[in-house]
This record gives sequence, C-alpha cells and structure tokens, in this order.
Amino acid sequence: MNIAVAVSNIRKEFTSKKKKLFKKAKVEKFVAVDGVSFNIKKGEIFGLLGPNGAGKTTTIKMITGILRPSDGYVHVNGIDVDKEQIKALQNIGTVLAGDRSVYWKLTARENLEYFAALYGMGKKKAKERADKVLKRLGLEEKADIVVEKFSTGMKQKVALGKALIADAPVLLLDEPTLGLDPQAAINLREIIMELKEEGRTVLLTTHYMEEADLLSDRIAIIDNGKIIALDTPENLKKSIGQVKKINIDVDKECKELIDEIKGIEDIENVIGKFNEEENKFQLIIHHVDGQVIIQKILDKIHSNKCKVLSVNVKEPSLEDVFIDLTGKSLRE
Ligand SMILES: Nc1ncnc2c1ncn2[C@@H]1O[C@H](COP(=O)(O)OP(=O)(O)OP(=O)(O)O)[C@@H](O)[C@H]1O
Repeated sequence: MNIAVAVSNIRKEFTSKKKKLFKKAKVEKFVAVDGVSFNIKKGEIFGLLGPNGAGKTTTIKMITGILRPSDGYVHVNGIDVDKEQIKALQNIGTVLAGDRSVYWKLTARENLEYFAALYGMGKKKAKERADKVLKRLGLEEKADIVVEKFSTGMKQKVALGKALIADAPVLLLDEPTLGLDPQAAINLREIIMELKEEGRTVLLTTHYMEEADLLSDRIAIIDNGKIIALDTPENLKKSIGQVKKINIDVDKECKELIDEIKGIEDIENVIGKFNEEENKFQLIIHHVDGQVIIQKILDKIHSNKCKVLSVNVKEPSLEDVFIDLTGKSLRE
C-alpha cells in the first residue's frame, strides 16, 4: 500500500460557553476544520500551509487521535486512528507547535532515554537509540547538559528527538521551525530532508511559504478550516501562471491606494502591508498585463502624494497562489 496517511472528510467543531455577568452562559459553536481530505504517499513530505488559525494544528491533533474528529476518519498505515489509537500511534512521531513537553531539569540524553523507555524499549536499546538520535540532531556534545540551559533551537531539536526516538515511519511536524533563528531553521530543514531520504513520510505544517516550497513534494493550502488548493509547489505556482506580480514600496501608509489600484483595468488583486521595521508601505499587485499597467499604477501613487521607494517585477510565489485564491495575504 502506497498511502501512509489517509484523511477522509474530517471535521472538528468546538463548542465554548461565553458567560456574561447575570446572564445565562451562551453556547457558541465554531468549526475549526471543515471537511478536510487528503492522502499522503509513503516517503513524501506533505506541506500543510495556511495562515494563523487556519486549522493546521487541529488537523494534526486529529491525525494523532489527541482530538477526535466530529466527523470523518483518519488511517495511518492502514490503521483506523479512532478504533486502534495505540496501534496507530506506534507508527507516528509528533512534534506539536511550540512543543516544550520535554523535561527541562533533565539532560537531552536523559529526556530521550526516558521517552524511549515510555515506548517500551529496554535500558540498552533506549541508550543506543538516544545516542543515535542525539548524533543525528548534532546534539552529542551538549547531550549531558540540562535542557533548561539550551537555546530555543536546541530545545526544538530535543522536541524533534522525542518524535524520532521510536523510529516511527510517519512524522507529524507542526511548525517545527517556529521561533528559530535563520541558521537553526536551515539546520532543522536539512534534518527534515534527511528524514525523507531515509524513506520516512513527513507531514509538515507551516505558515512560512518559502519553507513549504523548499521542502514539500506536495502542498495543501488550508484557510478557514478548508483545503483550497492541493498540488506540487510547481503546479500551484503554474496554476496562476497568467497572473503577473509587481511589488512596489512607497514611503507612507496609504490604504486608499489599494482600492484605487484595484480599480485599474486588468488588475486582479492588491495587498497593502505596512512594514514598521523599514517604515514603508509594501504593495503586492497581481495583474494580467505588465506593460501599460505600471505607468497607471505610478500615476495613482503620485496623485496620492506618495513617493515610490522601489519597483520589482517578480515570479509568482506560493503566497501569490494564496492571495489569488483568497484575496488576502498569508501573514495578515
Ligand atoms: N480547544 C479549542 N476550543 C475552541 N477553539 C479552538 C480550540 N482549538 C483550536 N481552536 C480554534 O480553531 C481554529 C484553528 O486553530 P488551529 O490551532 O488548528 O490553527 P493553526 O492553523 O494551527 O494556527 P497557527 O498557525 O496559529 O498555529 C482557531 O480559530 C482556534 O482558535
């Protein structure tokens, strides 16, 4: 069988009680994941890309069985997660977003040996396995230091080590590079590529589009609990091939510009974001004709008394696929 993870029409509805003083609590329903289906092939890195709150973590939690779907089902290596959770879990290693569930007062080695023991390994096997994982993560030299003294990147590696300790064929990595400095993120991405080369299946959630693009064989884009596109990164980008993109930075925030540029013929979409660090207003403009349009856009900018800082004509990225599908930016 070629499918490692089969997710069939899963749905998750949360209910919460909102209480107001002297009033009866009101029960509110919220659908976080709304009929999501996908298959992950064995040996594939499958990216789940979406903005904050899109439903990525909730989906992962349903695949591991931590959360029970309100509807639909999940199979991991042919095992129904709802019916045989323990058997299914033997096939899965998981790192949840911001997972710091390693023990801070224990060393990296003690942590990994402890989790190996939880998986039922004897002392000798646990030690061997911990050694192997520490080496693979480049943590051998720091193996006997307590985790609380580690940097964020090293703590994240120990969390990944916990997911690797049982040598499971399927890895669910929820935002594994979140909060890491650029070099630590590069190191972790290299490890993820190596895991794939060993034949493991990886589900990676991220809201970094470059990361999804770089690592994934296929990507599902998720928004508001629904999958809105699923294909290889190349095909996703090709799908908006006729759409061209111009990035223009201007010297001050001018929201009126967005609607004015949208009003120009052949303009498909305009996103405007103020970059506080660099004190500039960044416009991402999608259009279907590159020549005449630039002058028309510049005229609008001038009539709004803004100064152009830079103009770039770019190849569409996954972010553009998202903008094209939703009319909003991934990081809004
Ligand atoms: N236990 C819960 N009760 C109520 N609502 C929840 C619960 N868990 C998640 N949600 C809501 O479900 C939605 C999806 O959350 P989820 O954590 O899956 O998003 P995400 O795509 O992983 O986002 P992020 O990138 O910010 O981690 C959010 O609106 C969140 O507030």
